[in-house]
Order: sequence, then structure tokens, then C-alpha cells
Amino acid sequence: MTTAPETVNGSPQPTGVNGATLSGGPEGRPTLVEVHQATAVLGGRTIWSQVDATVAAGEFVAILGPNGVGKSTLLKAILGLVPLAAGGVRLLGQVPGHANHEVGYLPQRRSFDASLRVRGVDVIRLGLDGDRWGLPVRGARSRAATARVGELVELVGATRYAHRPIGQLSGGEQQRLLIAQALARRPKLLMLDEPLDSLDLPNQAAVAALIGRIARAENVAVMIVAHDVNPILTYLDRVIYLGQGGAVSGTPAEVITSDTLTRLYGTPIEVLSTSDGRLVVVGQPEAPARHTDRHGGVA
Ligand SMILES: Nc1ncnc2c1ncn2[C@@H]1O[C@H](COP(=O)(O)OP(=O)(O)OP(=O)(O)O)[C@@H](O)[C@H]1O
Repeated sequence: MTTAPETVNGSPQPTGVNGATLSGGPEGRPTLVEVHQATAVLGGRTIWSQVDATVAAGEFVAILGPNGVGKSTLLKAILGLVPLAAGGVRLLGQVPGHANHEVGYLPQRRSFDASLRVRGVDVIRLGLDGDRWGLPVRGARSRAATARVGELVELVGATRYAHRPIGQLSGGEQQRLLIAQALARRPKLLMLDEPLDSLDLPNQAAVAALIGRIARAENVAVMIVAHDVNPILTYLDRVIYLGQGGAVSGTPAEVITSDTLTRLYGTPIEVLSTSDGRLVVVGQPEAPARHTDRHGGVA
């Protein structure tokens, strides 16, 4: 596996992973996520190695790269759901798994069965007290939870359909409710794994704008896994681009260039800019191994 070829933003990597102190992020903002020289091995195969990445409070960061390159694995490693084979991760200054209550995590999408009767508001509420499933919540705590759910319904613009069964809602409506669920406990960091997947283009743009607006309104940092950077391009502070077992990170203008991606992949890649400002990456190879997707098929 290749070493991460460079860190494009040029800032020195934080040293807190193996120590107690967290470095500050841009403009002195605290660092929420530190990944230092990390390697993930799954099923005996190295997925990526020597990956460095940081996310500061309030930053909007995309994780990009082709199918099977390990984007979801990176989120899971930060959450402690996938152990690292080497290197280190700190989430809010703690070892993986110890600060997950500060994170709103939306895993890769699974569709709801059309016959599912659970309402949108119930799905949001699970984000608040899902860990108390079956235990009654009464009094002031229950009233506070109901108020928070109402706030979230408004925040994501779901007033019209939040009381309908989620199985009957469109993909875009379901996604807005799931984002509301992830926000329920006022996390410091939202981790969204392909939230735009399977949405049509207008809905991709609308959900991307919603995430960008929420990130500012709730002062929450965002790590978003995406296949296409274009719907989120205007909201991004930085990108982490995975490929060939390593990663580069920096601003979109630094990373999504022919030169940088050619160095990352070790093969000619061309980044074209269309007249309406969209970026098109040409020649990006797929990840080396065949990839079993979440539906159990092979992509
Ligand atoms: N538990 C596992 N055991 C073995 N291999 C795994 C496991 N989980 C994932 N993989 C493999 O690791 C690789 C990276 O998977 P991951 O889901 O992180 O990629 P991704 O970049 O998010 O892909 P996509 O864009 O298709 O969702 C894939 O080849 C996948 O098949």
C-alpha cells in the first residue's frame, strides 16, 4: 500500500493522537477528529494506510473517492466500529468509542419498507431516547423531548409530512427526517455516509443546502461521504480524498486537481471544470478489489 502522498494543505499534522493534548484547528478552533498515520485492514486486506486527517469544530469536510476505497471504513474507524491495524484516532480528544454520544451518525442508507407504520416524528425521537427503548419517559423530560422533536421538524422543513408513516415518504423526505434524528442530541459532529445517495438531482441540491445551512445554524461540524462532490462543493471547507490506499486532504481547490489526483492514484487523471462550475473527474480507477455493497451485491 502506498503512503499518503502528501497533505496538501501543508499544515503540520497534529501530534495529539499519541498524547493527551489536542492541537487547535483553523482559526484556533478546537480539533474534533484526529486521524494519525492510520491503517485499516478488513478481511486480511489493507483498505488504506498511513492516513492523516483532522476535522476542526464547525468545519464541513467531504470524504471522496471511488466505490470500495474505504470511505465508510474511515467513518467507522473514527467511531471505533472498525479497529485500526496501525496508527491512531482521537475523537474529541478520546480514544474511539468514548465520545460517540457527541456525534450524530447517519450510516449508509437503507430504504424503509413501504408498509412501515412508524411516523417521521417517532424516527426523530429515537435519536433522543432510542437507547431507552420501551422505558417510559415522563414529565419535564418528555416535554423537552417533544419540544426538541418539533424544533427539528421545522429545522429540516418536514412539517408537512413528519406525522405520516415513514415508509410512505419519498427518499428525500426520509433523508431529511434521518438528518433530524442524527441532530437530536445537539452533536458537535455530524457524520453522514452518502446522504445524497439515491436522491434525484434537485433533491441532492436541496438536501446538500439543508446540511450546509444546519451546519452553520447549529454550529456543528460535518463529515460527509459523497460520490459526487458537486452538490456539496459550495459548502465545503476541506476534502479528504481516498485512493490507492492513501489519502490527500486540503481545500477542494487544492485537492480536486489533475496534478494532485494523478499523484494520489499514480495514473493520469483529469479534472475538468464545466461552464456552470461543476467538476468532472476523468480516469479515476475503481478500488482494487471487487466491492460487496450494502445490498449484498457486487458493484
Ligand atoms: N467487514 C468487512 N470484512 C471484509 N471486507 C470489508 C468489510 N467491510 C467492508 N469491507 C471491504 O472494504 C472495502 C471498503 O469498504 P467501504 O464500504 O469502506 O468503501 P466505500 O468507499 O465506502 O464504498 P462505497 O462508495 O461503495 O460505499 C470494500 O472493498 C469492502 O468490500
